[in-house]
Amino acid sequence: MFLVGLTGGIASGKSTVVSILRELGCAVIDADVIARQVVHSGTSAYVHIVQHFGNEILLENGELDREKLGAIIFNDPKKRHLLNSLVHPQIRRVMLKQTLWYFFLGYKYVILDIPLLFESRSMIRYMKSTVLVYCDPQTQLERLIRRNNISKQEAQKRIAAQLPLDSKLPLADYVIDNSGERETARRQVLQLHARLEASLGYLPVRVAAITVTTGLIVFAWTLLRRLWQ
Ligand SMILES: Nc1ncnc2c1ncn2[C@@H]1O[C@H](COP(=O)(O)OP(=O)(O)OP(=O)(O)O)[C@@H](O)[C@H]1O
Repeated sequence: MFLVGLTGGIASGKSTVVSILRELGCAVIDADVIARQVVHSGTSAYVHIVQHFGNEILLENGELDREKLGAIIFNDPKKRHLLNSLVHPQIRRVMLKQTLWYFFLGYKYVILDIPLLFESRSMIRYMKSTVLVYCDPQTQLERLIRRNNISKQEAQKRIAAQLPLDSKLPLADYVIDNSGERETARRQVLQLHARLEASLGYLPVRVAAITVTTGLIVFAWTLLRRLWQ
């Protein structure tokens, strides 16, 4: 098995690309979904966040007010670092569990959808390859305004909080240019899928797993025979 990191920018089209990859039968793990799950009320990350940030970051129903928390950490690097240190280990743990599950199901590769893969950098070393879902800055701005129904200024602020998509281009192994029609993006995804399917990158881990499993079975068998004799 090998890991493929899929990333992009806000409203660049990651979800659109992921839904095509899922249609094609790919295993995809969504870091954003996990990030929401691990801070549900009652989880250990939730308890620690409330301890550090206080009850004022809670909604009436007891869940975290993500907007409020986002606004707090946006201008305060120390608090952002603290929040990341509480949440990231939990996200990585769930991602590892899901990856192992797909491995046991026999998938050759798993796609990890990580919006800030190039910003946080901590996960890049685990990826065999990276995919950037790109779209040109003007299109990105227009799509964000339309999808979120926000002002141009607000959209520009949100885009500016991430690395510009152009600066991520040289960092990626594959680029899906989603600046045009959906159909054009779809064709590129089909090409990417064909290349991933043809890759033999999954073999080293699979051979290692088979070798270890065979070794354990032989060891257990030898041990049992000795005990019976
Ligand atoms: N090729 C396209 N043509 C027209 N609209 C598109 C295209 N691709 C995506 N969109 C639209 O642009 C918006 C952003 O796309 P999408 O939600 O896939 O981006 P994203 O990268 O997952 O965003 P985020 O990370 O902010 O959630 C959506 O409203 C989507 O329907």
